[in-house]
Amino acid sequence: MMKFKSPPVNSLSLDFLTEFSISLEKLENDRACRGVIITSAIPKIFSSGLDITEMCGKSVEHYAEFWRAVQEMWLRLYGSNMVTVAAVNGASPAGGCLIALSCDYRIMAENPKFSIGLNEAQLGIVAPFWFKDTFVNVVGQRIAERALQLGSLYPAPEALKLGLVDELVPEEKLLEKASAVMAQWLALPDHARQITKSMMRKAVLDRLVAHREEDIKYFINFISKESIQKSLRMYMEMLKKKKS
Ligand SMILES: CCCCC/C=C\C/C=C\C/C=C/C(=O)SCCNC(=O)CCNC(=O)[C@H](O)C(C)(C)COP(=O)(O)OP(=O)(O)OC[C@H]1O[C@@H](n2cnc3c(N)ncnc32)[C@H](O)[C@@H]1OP(=O)(O)O
Repeated sequence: MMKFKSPPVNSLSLDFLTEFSISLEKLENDRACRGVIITSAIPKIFSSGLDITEMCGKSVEHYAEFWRAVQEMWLRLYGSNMVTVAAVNGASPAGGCLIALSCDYRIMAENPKFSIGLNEAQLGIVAPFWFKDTFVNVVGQRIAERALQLGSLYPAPEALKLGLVDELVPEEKLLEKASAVMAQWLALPDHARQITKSMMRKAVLDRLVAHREEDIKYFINFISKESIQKSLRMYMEMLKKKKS
């Protein structure tokens, strides 16, 4: 089990992403480890998504390093040979949602206050093509088109209806259920499951691998625009004001 613990809200900073990728690599190379449950140690928060401060007012070199780390994390998780189960025990916007979507199975706590989705459009930014591809592979084109254009965050019951998560359980039963699902998936021979998983995900993974440098350039160009920087600053101010 991997438990995110980066207070206050498990934002995906460069350090967090690097550590996450290294942990995934270690587990992947450990022949005794056939599956991983991903959850959070922070109450009410699975992950608040990419750390916005990493995308504000930094150098081009920093943006490149950060984006490479985001790509690396996704390539490792989406392309993992292990069985991956997300036990979503709190809010899961944007990059948090991407992590859940990249797993093989998603179980969410049945709390309508917890929401999940790719809300980038609400921040004035655009979900990259591989976030979009991952989303489409889970919910299909029509639901993805609407959800991404509106930047919708769905409360747990709605997320279940759309197929964004596979099931809801009472929060106290989340890890028990995740373990049961893991046992069910691990009961199959690894090689058949792994080849099937790879077949289903290969095209989407290959697309990023083939365009990785181009994608970094797009990101830098996009995020460096003054209009985008302004949107992100306003969004951060809004988050801070919400408290007072
Ligand atoms: C065409 C070419 C396209 C190329 C691609 C280009 C660009 C795309 C780039 C990126 C894609 C982006 C992906 C993302 O993941 S962006 C992040 C989106 N995340 C969010 O919108 C979530 C924002 N946060 C919240 O909604 C809430 O914080 C919460 C998670 C619901 C928790 O609420 P709670 O009330 O419990 O906490 P606070 O809101 O008080 O937050 C505490 C503290 O944390 C700070 N914070 C929250 N989220 C983030 C974040 N994502 N990054 C950095 N910091 C965050 C918040 O400001 C508070 O700080 P404070 O100092 O006030 O304590």
